[in-house]
Amino acid sequence: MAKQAAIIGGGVIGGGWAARFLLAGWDVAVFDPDPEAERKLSEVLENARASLPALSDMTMPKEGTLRLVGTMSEAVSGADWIQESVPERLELKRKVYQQIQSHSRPGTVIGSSTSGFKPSELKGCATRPEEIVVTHPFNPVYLLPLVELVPGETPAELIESAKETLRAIGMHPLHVRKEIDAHIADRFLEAVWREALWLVKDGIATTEEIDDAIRMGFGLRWGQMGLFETYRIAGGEAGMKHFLEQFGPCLTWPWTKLMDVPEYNEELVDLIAGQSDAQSGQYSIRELERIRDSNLVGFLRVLKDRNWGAGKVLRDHDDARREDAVEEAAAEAAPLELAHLQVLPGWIDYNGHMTESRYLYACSETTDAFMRLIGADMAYVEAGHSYYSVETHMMNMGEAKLGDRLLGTLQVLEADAKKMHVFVRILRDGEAVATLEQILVHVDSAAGRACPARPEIMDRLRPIAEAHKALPRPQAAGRFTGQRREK
Ligand SMILES: NC(=O)C1=CN([C@@H]2O[C@H](COP(=O)(O)OP(=O)(O)OC[C@H]3O[C@@H](n4cnc5c(N)ncnc54)[C@H](O)[C@@H]3O)[C@@H](O)[C@H]2O)C=CC1
Ligand SMILES: C[N+](C)(C)CC(=O)CC(=O)[O-]
Repeated sequence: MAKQAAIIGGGVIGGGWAARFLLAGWDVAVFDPDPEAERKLSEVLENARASLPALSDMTMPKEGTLRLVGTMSEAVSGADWIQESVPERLELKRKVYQQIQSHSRPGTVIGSSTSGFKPSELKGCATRPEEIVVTHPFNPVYLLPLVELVPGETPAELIESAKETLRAIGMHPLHVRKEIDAHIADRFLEAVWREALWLVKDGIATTEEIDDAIRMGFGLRWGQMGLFETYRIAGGEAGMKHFLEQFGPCLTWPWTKLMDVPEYNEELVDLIAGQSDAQSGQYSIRELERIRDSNLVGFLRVLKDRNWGAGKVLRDHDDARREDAVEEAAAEAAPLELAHLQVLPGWIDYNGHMTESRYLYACSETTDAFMRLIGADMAYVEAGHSYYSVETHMMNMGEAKLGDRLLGTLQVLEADAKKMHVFVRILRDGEAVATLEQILVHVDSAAGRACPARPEIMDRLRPIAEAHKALPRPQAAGRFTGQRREK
């Protein structure tokens, strides 16, 4: 039976959590008194469905079911994880925990999304304070892996089980060992935010100039190496020591105003909101979310290819899910949904649609994802084995256009220890824009000749190939070039 998550407060962050759990296969109950909650949740979920699967090279788990419930007790009774994401007001959060704990199963973790409160503040007069931990995520929760885990009076086993749950839904729990206002990451965000408010208030820079200062430069560095690793390199060959010697003293120069906060008043709000409207008002918030999400997917995919930073979290998650994904794939006779792509500007040719090589690329991404699913991944390749394609027949049936979202599915036609015969469909809204029939041979790459796949690969490939025998053979399989097309 699927695990159950209760989400209390289904706004920006609660909606993101709901999507994260649902797409990881959990059943989710959301309690939120907002009459608009259902619409808002469905919009967040739509964004998540369009982006998160693109980070996975395994088949995704079967999506859980979503229930919007009318009472707190319906949401939390029977829940295996409770995530509180109500507005950042201490009294409200404390009241909510009392309500939760009068209906929840003892021993269930109650994660709070709070950006700044400490567990010792949150517990108030909770009946079971040890269950309350901070699990502070980052927006969009369904794409960014970081979650700051700040335990309160929580026993070690409950902390470990909380970490296990967070990893199972694809997140990276950062254990904050000592509680502190605003945890670790929000302290940085607040510091940068304060400096930015000063720069706008003092008329030094606009919101757009500040965003450019981040996104054209150090923001890109931070996203892949963080602060210390980046500055270690900036110290040249002498590394961090030289960097500190050179730039340490400047901390006492007037390079920062961090201890000083600009007065929060209507004038400041109007100044910043006005500049932000001028900068980005041509987009709706939903449009901005989609732009943000597809940029993040692009970054994260690159980091995943390099097995670096947040990309390593994605790889580890795939590895941890491999056996379940193979089992799920073998349990159902259906083509495997393996690659999620979006047609990018550089993929468009002089005919105004996706260029020929990108159709093949989309198919290769699908077969590569299948290889990773059965364990023929980079480690396997580095150990001297791989699959090489020896015959390929591709058909083009539709014109993929800029921005189209494509899904690559794969059906195994035949497989034995030395070769696989597969059929790939590239779908847009369920209709094939291209198909590919391919034979791949298992090789000993050093010797440069075919050889049987290792037993652990066959243990995964065989049950999937067996399940796919029940699928109808695609009409296009076995076609010769130029053969008349059936209507
Ligand atoms: N927005 C952000 O960037 C981030 C926010 N957070 C934290 O997440 C929490 C929620 O923030 P947002 O989602 O941004 O706020 P939000 O205003 O978008 O959502 C809060 C939701 O809680 C609902 N709510 C109010 N009272 C409730 C109750 N008694 N029971 C159930 N639901 C109730 C509201 O109807 C609303 O839908 C806060 O603690 C915030 O600090 C954490 C990370 C990032
Ligand atoms: C501004 N904020 C404090 C609500 C930010 C966060 O809590 C994390 C984020 O997603 O930036």
